[in-house]
Amino acid sequence: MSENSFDFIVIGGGSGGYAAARTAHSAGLRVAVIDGASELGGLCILRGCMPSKTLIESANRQLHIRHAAEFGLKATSHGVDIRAIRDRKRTLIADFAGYRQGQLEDGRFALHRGHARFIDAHTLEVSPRDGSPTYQLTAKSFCIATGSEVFVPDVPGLAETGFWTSDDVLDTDSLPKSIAVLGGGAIGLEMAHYLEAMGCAVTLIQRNAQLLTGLDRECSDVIAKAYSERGMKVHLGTHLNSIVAIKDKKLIEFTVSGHTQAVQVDQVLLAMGRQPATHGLDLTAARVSQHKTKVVVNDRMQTSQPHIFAAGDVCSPLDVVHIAIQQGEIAARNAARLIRDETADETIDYRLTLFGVFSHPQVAVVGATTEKLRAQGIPFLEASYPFNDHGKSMVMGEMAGFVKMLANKETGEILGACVVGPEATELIHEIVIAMNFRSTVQQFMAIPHYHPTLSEIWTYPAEEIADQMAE
Ligand SMILES: Cc1cc2nc3c(=O)[nH]c(=O)nc-3n(C[C@H](O)[C@H](O)[C@H](O)COP(=O)(O)OP(=O)(O)OC[C@H]3O[C@@H](n4cnc5c(N)ncnc54)[C@H](O)[C@@H]3O)c2cc1C
Ligand SMILES: NC(=O)c1ccc[n+]([C@@H]2O[C@H](COP(=O)([O-])OP(=O)(O)OC[C@H]3O[C@@H](n4cnc5c(N)ncnc54)[C@H](O)[C@@H]3O)[C@@H](O)[C@H]2O)c1
Repeated sequence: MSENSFDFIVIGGGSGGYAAARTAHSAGLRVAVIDGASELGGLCILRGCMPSKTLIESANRQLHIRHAAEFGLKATSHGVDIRAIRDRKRTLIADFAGYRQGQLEDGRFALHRGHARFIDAHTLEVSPRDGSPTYQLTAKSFCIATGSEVFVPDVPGLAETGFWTSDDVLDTDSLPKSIAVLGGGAIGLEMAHYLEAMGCAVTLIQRNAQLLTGLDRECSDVIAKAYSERGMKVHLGTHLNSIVAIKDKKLIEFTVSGHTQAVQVDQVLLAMGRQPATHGLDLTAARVSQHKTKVVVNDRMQTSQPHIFAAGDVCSPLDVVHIAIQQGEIAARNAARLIRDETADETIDYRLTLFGVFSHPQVAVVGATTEKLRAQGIPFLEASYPFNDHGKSMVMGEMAGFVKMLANKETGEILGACVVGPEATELIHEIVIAMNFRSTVQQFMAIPHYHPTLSEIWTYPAEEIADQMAE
């Protein structure tokens, strides 16, 4: 094998790509990773999960200070130091990114720092970052893991007036006095939480009739109420008409139920989704099919070219890290099977798909939702329990929200759950484990739960479903 030819080339060294590369190396393949970014680490480490959660920790502490009197404590916030928050984030992220860079450079893979594009289904052209001449690499198999980029919709005036994305919030050392958050998905809600806690006047404008499109409506209702109570203006079911600059302000005009409204703000945060990053890859040269910009894959992570796999945001039904990693690992193992002339038959199972939002209160879901089970015609029972009637959450003063469990009506097997409330993104894992072992509500109830904990709240819906089954 020449030095420019490999068993497996991964394009993109983020969460999905790194998982694919290390798995392929462990399977004995000769692997190359190509990444075109100025900084190695991928979205999660550099501009996604980790930096946003660092900022959100500051927001959470600010809310604790606000509510100190409720706990008999005399604490007052004397303001916020956005530069210090940003610097703390930079220090942590440099550490995480350095670790990932070390993993990519530890000699297991040939690392190519440049932009890749397909010449044909077995050949890539690499344009090195340092401006040196392009060169070609060939491989028996590939994994496209190029991630995603901010989606900029065609709203009149948006491009002309300018806007912030999550990247700007993460790296700014000063915040505007007022901001309109466009989009009520995970990014919109997490950023709104941070920005409001830091003192910005937040207006949230969401197109859908609920926040977090696709989740149960009750989850949206809890967040919308909590955010409104914090003084945020939450507009649902909107249509954005236009954005115009008026001196150094931005005037956003939108329609809700046929009524036109307007809000004037200092800044706009665009959080209306992300789209797969495929431009410049020349997927048509490799005859890899796309649906709009998304790379189409089967459940073995194969594209329309069986030896070209994909993983992560570029192809995923849900842009989250644990899925990107799982997809990358499956892609690599299937590629190794193909190279050994075996069948690439490992499939991905989205049954335990998790989704968590670090808003306040937090939201987390696993498995099926009420809507999905109804649509699939699966007979099910469901039960909820509110945090305002649960001892530990009352003690914590965190009473907004509820837990909900869904189970098969005949067998009692837990099919899904959601939490809106304190530590939701931690609490959900108990149900993931139960679902992994296909636990029934009856088996779940037999598991001891320490008292008083947030976790024991799960026993109430489990018991209620068991009672419903016994009727
Ligand atoms: C603000 C924010 C917060 C988030 N928070 C969470 C969270 O809390 N939990 C969670 O699970 N998910 C979160 N996500 C989503 C998560 O970050 C992504 O799902 C995940 O990082 C995607 O990984 P990936 O490997 O698909 O892509 P990436 O990590 O983006 O990696 C793609 C890599 O490909 C490279 N590349 C692209 N094109 C080329 C090319 N042609 N040639 C060479 N290299 C190329 C890029 O330089 C990049 O390094 C968040 C996202 C954002 C934006
Ligand atoms: N905690 C997490 O796991 C986490 C955090 C942040 C981001 N992410 C991932 O990043 C991706 C991008 O997040 P996102 O929140 O930008 O996208 P998203 O697609 O989740 O949400 C975008 C929201 O914007 C709304 N919207 C779209 N067009 C609009 C318009 N014209 N006017 C008003 N609202 C409009 C949509 O109704 C939708 O609810 C998501 O897929 C998510 O999985 C995950």
